[in-house]
Amino acid sequence: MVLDSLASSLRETIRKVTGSSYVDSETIKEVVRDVQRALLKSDVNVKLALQLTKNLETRAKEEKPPAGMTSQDFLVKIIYEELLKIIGKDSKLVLKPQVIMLVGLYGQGKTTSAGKLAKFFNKKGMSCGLIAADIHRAAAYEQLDQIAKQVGVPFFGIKGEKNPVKIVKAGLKQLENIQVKIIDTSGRDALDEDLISEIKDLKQVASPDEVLYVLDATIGQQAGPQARAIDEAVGITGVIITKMDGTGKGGGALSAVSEINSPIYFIGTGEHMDDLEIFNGNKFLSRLLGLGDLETLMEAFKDTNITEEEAEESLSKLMSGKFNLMDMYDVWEKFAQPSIMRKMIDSLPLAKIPGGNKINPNDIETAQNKLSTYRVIMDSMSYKELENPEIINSKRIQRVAKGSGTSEVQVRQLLREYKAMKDNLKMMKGNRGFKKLLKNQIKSGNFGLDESMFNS
Ligand SMILES: Nc1nc2c(ncn2[C@@H]2O[C@H](COP(=O)(O)OP(=O)(O)OP(=O)(O)O)[C@@H](O)[C@H]2O)c(=O)[nH]1
Repeated sequence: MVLDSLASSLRETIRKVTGSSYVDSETIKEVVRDVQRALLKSDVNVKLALQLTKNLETRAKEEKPPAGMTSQDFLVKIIYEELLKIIGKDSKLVLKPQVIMLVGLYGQGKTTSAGKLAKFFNKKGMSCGLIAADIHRAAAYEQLDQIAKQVGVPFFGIKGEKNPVKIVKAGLKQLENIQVKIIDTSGRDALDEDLISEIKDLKQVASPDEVLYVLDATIGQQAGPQARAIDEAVGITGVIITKMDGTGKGGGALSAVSEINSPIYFIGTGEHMDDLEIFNGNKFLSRLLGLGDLETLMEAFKDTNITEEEAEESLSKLMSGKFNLMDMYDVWEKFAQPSIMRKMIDSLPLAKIPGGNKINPNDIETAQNKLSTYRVIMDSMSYKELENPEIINSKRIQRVAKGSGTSEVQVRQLLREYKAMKDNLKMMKGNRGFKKLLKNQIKSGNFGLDESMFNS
């Protein structure tokens, strides 16, 4: 996937920080150097990389961790927050009748993304139509017509017409009863004045609600100035980063997005019409840093006005069994404090507590001890093992037990409980009642524990 090299370098840095016994100026210097190297290696532009690491260094030196947070975790939090700034703020396309104009360089994926967007709106129950205003590339008309048929939406174009303004004017008229009209414009090299003036004219005639810049994730450094040129010409309101399933470094695309300071609405993850994902910066970055989706889930669900849809989307991800030991670690981390545990047990109909509904203090004590042992064990596991527990064989169990000063029995017990939790969630997938219950708990910021937590 794109940004893989950035991900692995940053995970290594985070691992170093969480594994260090204290944070001093040396640690900070090393982290800043690591992050800077990782960003530059993945093609993030120098100015942006230096700005980010300067902020990181200043904050790490001047800010104090909040009560209850270790300096290591606080440093990871600062790294996360500074990276989130270049990933960009979250924003969503509003589901309302609108005109969307797609702009971007040659071959970035505009036409394909036009089809993906049409399918996205269709799935939301909105009528959508495509207008072929790309008069430069041979067969662009046929390609968009083909895509419109594939997605099942109306298409408008004028074969052989060389004036895109005429096409757009007629197209908007023809599709006036369609809620969402998407205009696919010609690919362009931003520094080409004629083409810039063409999209200015198109914007004039279409007065689009959204001008989306379509950008190939594998594009290099030249992306920044070109994105800026288009933004200055027509004002970009959002970005679609395509080909995130590719193998490029990805830093050039991130630099371009940061340069025009526009939100990323979607990412393209393949050539098919379904390969379009709503972009969520927190989730994207958490996954990139291997902090697990669950971490994002908990962050996101603290905000109670999470829509049904988002809860549903995250829930099915969770119940598809795609969460790993890291996610489980996050859950346990989050709920390890007795106060939170007490609150959750009192409010959670889900946890079948041994001995009926009441819970006595030493049960919490037991759970507490178990969690701290598990934390120690997991801290001795490699990222790869946390991410794919399935690779943990007896040799690794031996090493982890030894490294964590625990026994192989305890390591095996942890792996058994992880598997049970994963199977439970997967097994309950079809159970609507459980799903509804869990979704409500997630939305209210609680997350179901199972009884194994409370067995000694
Ligand atoms: N792997 C992958 N391929 C993509 C994605 N989006 C688009 N493509 C492919 O990229 C190529 C170019 O896509 P187009 O949609 O034709 O690009 P365009 O921006 O319309 O090109 P111009 O009209 O020349 O400006 C096609 O082969 C697409 O299938 C994506 O998210 N992932």
